[in-house]
Order: sequence, then structure tokens, then C-alpha cells
Amino acid sequence: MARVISLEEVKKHRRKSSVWIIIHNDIYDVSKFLEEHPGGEDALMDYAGKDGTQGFEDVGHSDDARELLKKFKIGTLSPEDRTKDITP
Ligand code: HEM
Repeated sequence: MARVISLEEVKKHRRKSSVWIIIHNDIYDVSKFLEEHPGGEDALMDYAGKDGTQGFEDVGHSDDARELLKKFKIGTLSPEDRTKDITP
């Protein structure tokens, strides 16, 4: 079962040593992906400890990128902290 994580906890992971990002109410630890991200480290750091759904979708990431996401998933956001999800 996926670990349930609060927004308060996510907010603590906004330094390069530990970067968590929320996308579609799931939580991703991208600490080890910063240097590999084709969109650059800064794009990820802008959303460190925050909800990056809008940013992620605005770029129009490929299916490969979406597939890659699965590798970094560490949990889901607590129900009380969830936002109304956006497409897709
Ligand atoms: C957190 C998980 C993320 C993963 C796994 C990821 C993965 C990728 C991958 C594989 C690409 C190469 C193009 C593609 O396949 O679509 C890419 C490009 C890009 N990403 Fe991300 N990305 C993530 C988050 C973000 C976020 C939050 C932003 C914020 C704006 C972002 C901005 C970009 C940009 C601007 C490019 C385009 C680079 C270019 O084509 O010049 N990414 N990303």
C-alpha cells in the first residue's frame, strides 16, 4: 500500500539533498533525478516541497516521462491535503 504523506511533511523536502514534488496528488522523491532531468535542475527545484502538477502538465511531458515518474513515487498525499485534480 502506498505511504500516505501530509503536505506538512512534503514541505520539509525542498533542499537539494532531499527533493519531494507533488504531481496529481502523488508524491515523488526526485533527489536522485535532479542532474538527469532534461528540463534542468532548476525546473524541479522551483517545485521542491510543493505541488508541481501545473508545471509538469504545462510542459507537455511525454509518455516516457510519465512512465519514468513511477520510479520516483514514494507515496500519496493525505486526503485532507489533496487538491481537486487537474487533467489528465
Ligand atoms: C517530477 C518528475 C519529472 C520527471 C520524471 C520529468 C521528466 C522529464 C523528461 C523525461 C523530459 C524529457 C522530455 C519528455 O520526455 O517529455 C523532461 C523535460 C522537461 N521537463 Fe520534466 N520531469 C519532471 C518534472 C518537471 C517539472 C515539475 C517541471 C516544471 C516546469 C519540468 C520541466 C521540464 C521542461 C521545461 C522540460 C523540457 C526540456 C526541453 O525539451 O528543453 N519537469 N522532463
